[in-house]
Amino acid sequence: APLVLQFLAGDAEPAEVLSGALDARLGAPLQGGIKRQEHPVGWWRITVPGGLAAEGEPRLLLEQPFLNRVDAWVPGRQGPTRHALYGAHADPGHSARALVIELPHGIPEGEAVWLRVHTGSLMAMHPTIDNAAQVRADDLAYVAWRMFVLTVLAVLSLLAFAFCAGTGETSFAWFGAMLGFATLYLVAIGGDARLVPGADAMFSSTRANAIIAGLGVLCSNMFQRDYLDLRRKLPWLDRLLRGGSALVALGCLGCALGDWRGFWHLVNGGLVLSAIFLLVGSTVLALRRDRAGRVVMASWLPLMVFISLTATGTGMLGLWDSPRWLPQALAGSFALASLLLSIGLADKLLELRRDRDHASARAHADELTGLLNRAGIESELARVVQAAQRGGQAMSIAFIDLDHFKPINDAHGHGVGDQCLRIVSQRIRNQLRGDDVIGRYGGDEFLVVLPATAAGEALGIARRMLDSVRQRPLTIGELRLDAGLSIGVAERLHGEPIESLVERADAALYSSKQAGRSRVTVARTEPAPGQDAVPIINRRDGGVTWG
Ligand SMILES: Nc1nc2c(ncn2[C@@H]2O[C@H](COP(=O)(O)OP(=O)(O)OP(=O)(O)O)[C@@H](O)[C@H]2O)c(=O)[nH]1
Repeated sequence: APLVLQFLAGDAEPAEVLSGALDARLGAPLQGGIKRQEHPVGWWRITVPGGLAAEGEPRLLLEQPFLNRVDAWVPGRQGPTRHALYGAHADPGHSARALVIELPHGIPEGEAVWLRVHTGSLMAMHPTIDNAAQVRADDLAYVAWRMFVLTVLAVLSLLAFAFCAGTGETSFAWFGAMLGFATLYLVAIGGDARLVPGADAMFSSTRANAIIAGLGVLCSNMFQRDYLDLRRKLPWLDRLLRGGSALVALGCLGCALGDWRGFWHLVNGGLVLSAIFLLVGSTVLALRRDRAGRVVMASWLPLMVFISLTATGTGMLGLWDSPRWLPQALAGSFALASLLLSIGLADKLLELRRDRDHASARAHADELTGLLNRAGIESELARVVQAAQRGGQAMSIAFIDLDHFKPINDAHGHGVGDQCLRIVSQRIRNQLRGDDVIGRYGGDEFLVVLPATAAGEALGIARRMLDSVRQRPLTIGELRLDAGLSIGVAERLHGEPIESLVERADAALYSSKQAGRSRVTVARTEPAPGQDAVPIINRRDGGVTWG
C-alpha cells in the first residue's frame, strides 16, 4: 500500500495531536522515512489513500529502528503501544530488522496511524505495510542471513587469533580484533543480541557503540599498516593514517569519559579519514602491482561502495531511493571483505614462508657443488640424530676426503680442482639412497648422513662411493685424472652425542689416510674386550680397514 508520511512540527500532548487539532501544522508528504528532525522527539502521521483493509492481518513495519523508540496509536485501539529494539519494549516475537506494529482494523480511509518517535539514531526508519505471513517469512530469511554473516565474521575472527597464536604474526591479532569489533558493531546496530541479558545496557548506548566502532577502526588501521607494510612502502600515508588513528583514539577516550557529542563526531571523522587514506594507499600500491595492495583494494572497494550507497540513500541522507535490502548487502560486504582479507593474509603468510625457505636454502647451499654446505649438513645431522634417538634406530655417518687433491690444484689450477670437486660430489651422491644426505664439510671433505643404517650397511655404501670415484678417471677436457677417497664410517652408539660421533668418524678417516688412502675405515661400535670405551683400532680386512 502506498503510505503517506507527514511530520508534525514540534512536540505536543497526545490528546491534542490525536484530536486532529494540530493537523494544520502537518508538513507535506515526505519520502525519506522517519528520521531525526530538529528535536529528538517528533510526531508522524501515516495514512493510506483509499484506506487499508484489515484482511491478512496487516502490520506496519519500521525498518532499521536501532535506538529509536516509538509510541504508536493505531485505528481501533485505545491508547498507544510501545515499540523499541532494546529495553523493556523489545519484541521477542519478531526479528530485529523492524519494529512491527499490528493494525487489527487496518487503516480505514480518513483515519491515521500516529507515531510519537523518540529518535536515538541517525538512520531513517522506513514505514512499510506487509501482511502477517509475509512478515514471518521475511523475518526468517533475515535471521538466516544475519546468522550467516555474523558467523562468518566471528569464525574468521577466531581463526585470525588462532593463526596469531600459531605463527606469532601480530597482524593476525589486529585483524582478529578488527573483525571482533566489526561483528560487535553490526550486532549493536542490528539488534541481533537484544534479548541477551546485559546486551541492552551495552548496545543501547550511543557512547558504547561509538567506542566499539572506534576500537574497530584503530585495530583495522594497525592491521593495514602491518599488512600493507606502509611504514616502508608509503611512509607519507602511514603518517596520515596515524593522524586518523589519533583522532579516533581521542574520540574513543572522550566517549569513555563524557557525553559530549563532539567526541562521537571525532570517532566518525577519524573513521571516514582512515577509510579514505586506506583506499588511496591500497590503490597506489595496487597500481604498483603490489599484491597486498590489490587484496586490500578488492576487499575495501565493495565495502566503501555499499557504505557510500547507504550513507547517501534513503536510509541516511535521503539523496536517492535506495532499495530495502541495502543494509543487509552492507553487512554481507563486511563478511566478503573479511573473507578476502583472510585469504590475503594466508597468502602473505605463504609468501613469507616461501621467502624464508628460499633464504634458508641459499644459506645452506654449497655454491660449487650444489650440495648442502657445512651449516646445512650439520643441521641435517642434528635432525637425523634426534629422529634416531626418538625412534631408537641405528644411524651412521661417513666422512670422506679426496686423496691427493692439493697436487691436482697445484698442477692444473684451481679451475680444474673445482671441476674435480663437482664430478666427485656428483659420483658420491649417485650412490646414496632417498633419505641419505650429503654435504660439503669444507675444502675437499664431505660428510654423508645415513639414517636407519647400521655400520655394516654403511660400509657397503661407503665402498660403493669409493669405487665410483676410483674405478673411472675424472675427465676434465683433455685431462684424465685418477682419484681416490679416504672414508671414515661410524655408527652412532646408544645415547652418543653428535660431537663424539663426528670425532669417531673423523678418527676413522684419519686411520684410512694413515693406512695408505683410497679405503674405508669403520669405527668400532663396541668396546674391545677389556676396554670400557670404543677406541679406534686398525684391522686389515681385504682392502677395508676396520677400526
Ligand atoms: N679447487 C679448489 N680447491 C680447494 C677448494 N677448497 C679447498 N681447496 C684445496 O684443497 C686442498 C686440500 O688439501 P688437503 O686435503 O689438505 O691435502 P690433499 O692434497 O688432499 O692430501 P690428503 O687429503 O692428505 O690426501 C688445498 O690445496 C686447498 O687449497 C675449492 O673450493 N676449490
